Amino acid sequence: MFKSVVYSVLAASLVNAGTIPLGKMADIAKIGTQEDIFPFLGGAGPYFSFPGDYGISRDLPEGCEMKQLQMIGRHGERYPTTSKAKSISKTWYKLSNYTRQFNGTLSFLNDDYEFFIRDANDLEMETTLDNSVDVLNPYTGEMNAKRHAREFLAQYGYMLENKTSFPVFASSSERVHDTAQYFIDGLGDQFNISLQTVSEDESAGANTLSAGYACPAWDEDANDDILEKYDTTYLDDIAKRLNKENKGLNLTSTDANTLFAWCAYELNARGYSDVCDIFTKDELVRYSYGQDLVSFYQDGPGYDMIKSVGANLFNASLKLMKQSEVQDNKVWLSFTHDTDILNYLTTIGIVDDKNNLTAEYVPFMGNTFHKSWYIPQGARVYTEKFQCSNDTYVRYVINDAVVPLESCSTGPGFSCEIKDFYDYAEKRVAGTDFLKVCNVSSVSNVTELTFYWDWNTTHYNGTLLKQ
Ligand SMILES: Cc1ncc(C[n+]2csc(CCOP(=O)(O)OP(=O)(O)O)c2C)c(N)n1
Repeated sequence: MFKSVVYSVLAASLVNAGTIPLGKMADIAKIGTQEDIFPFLGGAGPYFSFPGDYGISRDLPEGCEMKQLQMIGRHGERYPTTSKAKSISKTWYKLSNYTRQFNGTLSFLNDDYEFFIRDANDLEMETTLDNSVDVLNPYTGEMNAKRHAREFLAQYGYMLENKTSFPVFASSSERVHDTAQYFIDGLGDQFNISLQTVSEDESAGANTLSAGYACPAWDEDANDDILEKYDTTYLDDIAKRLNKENKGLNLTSTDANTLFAWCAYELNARGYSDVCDIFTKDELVRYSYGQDLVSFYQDGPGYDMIKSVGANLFNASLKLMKQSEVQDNKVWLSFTHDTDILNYLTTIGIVDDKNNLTAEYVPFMGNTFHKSWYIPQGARVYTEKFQCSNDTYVRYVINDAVVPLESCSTGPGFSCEIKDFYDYAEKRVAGTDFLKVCNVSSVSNVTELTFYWDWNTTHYNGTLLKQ
């Protein structure tokens, strides 16, 4: 199985590059051996299916008919952002200027290590077969989106049988747009798809897939008093260990923190990373929980304004759902950023908002919020609306797993009966006010999300941004 993946990646890159790519044999042995750590990288590393799968079948329950399908996806595996690349390069600069032999887990640097960021033009962008450091990289954003498209066809292809022309929506970040295009390419040329690029500039206001960018009132530091309580001595320990093994090396705890991001993005770009082997399993758990905390208190249930931010998209989702009988289009596919998806899941209430995460220690009992489980690279959240006899139901599928709503799951396949769902949803959005809470009017006078309804006449063609 693994060999065939490797060979098909190799064959494809031969076709694309037009030259014979040269890989080292050692790479074949390393690729595929680090998948256990993907869940500990805060969603920066390659895609993996939701580990909290309850075992509920993804199949449409017996005797039911799918009425509408919505999908909100994150772009796929990518290179670091410009700002993250700056910190990684700083740490690389220290390591590359070290003149002695490396010892311990840094020994791999003695063997002609090639830094994984080779071209500044790759920053912020998807990893692809062409721009991968190793020709055998199985974790490119490009292939992830294409594979997702094939899986989508296998699971829901019947929804498109009589409807080969439809729109796909992407926010105007270049990596998001590129992911949508790879997904479209993966569907194959029997479809006539119109890619709608919806501006994520703040001036788009409410008419956006990325409400976060139209939310000037959002404050990254709002919950810093909680976040700074998290014990980060594990980072000092990593730096001390590496400095002790390598006399004269002056890595700091900031470098140690950066190495986790290095590990994640190198996996996306190369297919494996020797940097990932620097950490003990306990350190990975501590880092991972640190990422969960930041995410929970900046873009999840721990920040009271987030329910309002996510309501912009959730209200649109509800409106589409209520129109399923009259809408010609039955499948709504959209791509955006991780934070936007988490905002949306927070409003839905499918991530736990009863237990605020503690920064005092790493909790285990009852802790279900793991950032990487919800929003890894290539994350995908499906909303299924289906009818069984005379009743209609809704359920969510997150990263390949059916995830029931805690208080509404008595329908077939642990779905929520539609009237109960609408009551539930009404309570979730009660009191939310995206425009007011975010102070949208200070950056835009657009007060409504309309692209799902006016795409055919407006044709969205937002300028692509590297953000
Ligand atoms: C509610 C909210 N408003 C504004 C921001 C600011 N902000 C930081 S990153 C980002 C977009 C996502 O970027 P990135 O973390 O690079 O995610 P990716 O593209 O990898 O999914 C936004 C809108 C935010 N995180 N949350």
